[in-house]
Amino acid sequence: MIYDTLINRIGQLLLPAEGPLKGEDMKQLVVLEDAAIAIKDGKVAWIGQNEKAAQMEARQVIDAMGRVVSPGLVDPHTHLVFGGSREGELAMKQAGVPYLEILKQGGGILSTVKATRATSEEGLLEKAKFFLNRMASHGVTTLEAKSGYGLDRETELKQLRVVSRLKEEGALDIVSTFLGPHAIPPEYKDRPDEFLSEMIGMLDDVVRDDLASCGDIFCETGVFTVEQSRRFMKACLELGLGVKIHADEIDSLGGTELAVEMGAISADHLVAASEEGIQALADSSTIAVLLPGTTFYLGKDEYAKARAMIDSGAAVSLATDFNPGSCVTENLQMIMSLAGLKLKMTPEEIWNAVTVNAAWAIGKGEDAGRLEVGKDADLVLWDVPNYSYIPYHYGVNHANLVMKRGEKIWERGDAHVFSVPQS
Ligand SMILES: N=CN[C@@H](CCC(=O)O)C(=O)O
Ligand SMILES: [Zn+2]
Repeated sequence: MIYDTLINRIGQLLLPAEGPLKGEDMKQLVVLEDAAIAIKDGKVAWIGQNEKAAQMEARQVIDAMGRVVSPGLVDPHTHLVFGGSREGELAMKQAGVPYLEILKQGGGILSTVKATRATSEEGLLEKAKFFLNRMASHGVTTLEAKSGYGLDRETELKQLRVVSRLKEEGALDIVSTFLGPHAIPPEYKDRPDEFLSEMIGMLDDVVRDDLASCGDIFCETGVFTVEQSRRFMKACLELGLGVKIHADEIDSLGGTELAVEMGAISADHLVAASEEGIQALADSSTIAVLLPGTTFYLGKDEYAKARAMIDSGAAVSLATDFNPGSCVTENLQMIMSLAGLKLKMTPEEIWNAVTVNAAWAIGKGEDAGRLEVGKDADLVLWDVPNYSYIPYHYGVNHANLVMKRGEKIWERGDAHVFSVPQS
């Protein structure tokens, strides 16, 4: 057989196990040293020791020169599509005005809502493509994208259509989530239940036009209560949508417990999750999506209790939460560093959290986040000597080459100039 691509002389080939990986299992990361991988028709066709690859024929041979190869990263929580930006809020943040107070004053999410309503579908599409390209350049090959900056039928649908168009273009795999109940818009101030009814009323259209596979809600003080969140999630489930929830980000309201009760695919944020909530997660199939970049960016000292979650048996994943207000980065590698430093996760747990578990957190566990013969050849060649190096050396882009279904979608221009740092 003549392969399309052979990547040889791989120092470490990361092969996360079948997931979702819970608790102790998150510590296991299969690493094949001195490895090679062959690709045919966009799929992984062979994985093995480098010496066995010597006789193999391929149209293109990539010499990894001892570098690390991993599955393409999966970012399971992003707010990819939005208008405007919020750098103007920095002074308020510096003055210590809390996130929920900025929202209460009509800023924060609501300022992005204004900008998103005012931006055309084409404008949103172009902007999202720019961010998407930057995500890919940092090693992401699959992601989730939420709506939630429309808070009215027209703009929510506009956001969802943008995601559909990005999906059709097919550069990256995107899972679309409807986050209509992300905040209460000014026109429904003090009438959250009526607004929620309006968003629930949109679900038929979302499902009919296949615009999203999950529904999501921001369950938080001053936004939606646990009871309102339950009502929304039930409506989603009745129509066959999966459910996710922004839960216990700032106050411990019981959103984590609700996620488990509703069989949510993921519960996200969880900084203030209670002990009971953490135990419930551990006993469930709901994946915890932790967003340490948000805690960092909001200037908080208390991070989600990843150790308690993993040690009690939960499945944990990591995401950027890329959005214009509470975490403005497309760089999932930076989040891997924060997970090491602030969440006290081990390198093995971190890699499992941004690959196999992240894929399960968006319903893509069968397709993404792993390298296995027959699966899509979504992979990253990293300019690092070992896999622990990425969480360690923070704030830069370590990707050398990113492949989606066997095609190069991003390559570092100066790759030939520098040699790999040796540890
Ligand atoms: N917390 C709620 N929603 C987003 C932030 C959105 C924004 O501030 O624009 C989040 O997940 O962090
Ligand atoms: Zn979010």
